[in-house]
Amino acid sequence: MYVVWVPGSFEIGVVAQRLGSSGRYHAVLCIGAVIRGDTTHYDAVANSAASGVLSAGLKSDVPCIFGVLTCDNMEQALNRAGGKSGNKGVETALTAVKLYDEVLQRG
Ligand SMILES: Nc1c(NC[C@H](O)[C@H](O)[C@H](O)CO)[nH]c(=O)[nH]c1=O
Ligand SMILES: CC(=O)[C@@H](O)COP(=O)(O)O
Repeated sequence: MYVVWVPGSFEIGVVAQRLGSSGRYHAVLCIGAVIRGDTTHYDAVANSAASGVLSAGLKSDVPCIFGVLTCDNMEQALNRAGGKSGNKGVETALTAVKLYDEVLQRG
């Protein structure tokens, strides 16, 4: 597994598309957390992250899995990052494996 860090969730899509298009990976796991602040900036970042990841998958033809948490506060995010609401990062990895095994490998 190859790990690439980006400055924020807004930048995930462009990097995911680059990685997917490289032909070196079976899937790109897009993991992040967008936490609501005081302004509407949250909505822009969360929506852009989602559409960026979708677009990266469609353009690169490599599964780009949406593992970006969109939360009202840190507590919600921590609960979903291995806390009492599970681990969405692990779910993202399992989704990639499932997609590859059950759909893509069979053509
Ligand atoms: N507020 C959060 C951000 N903000 C940063 C943006 O994603 C982006 O890097 C910046 O606007 C420059 O384009 N990023 C997160 O991942 N999570 C947040 O809660
Ligand atoms: C600029 C950001 O990424 C984010 O922290 C915005 O927070 P706020 O809505 O409180 O300005």
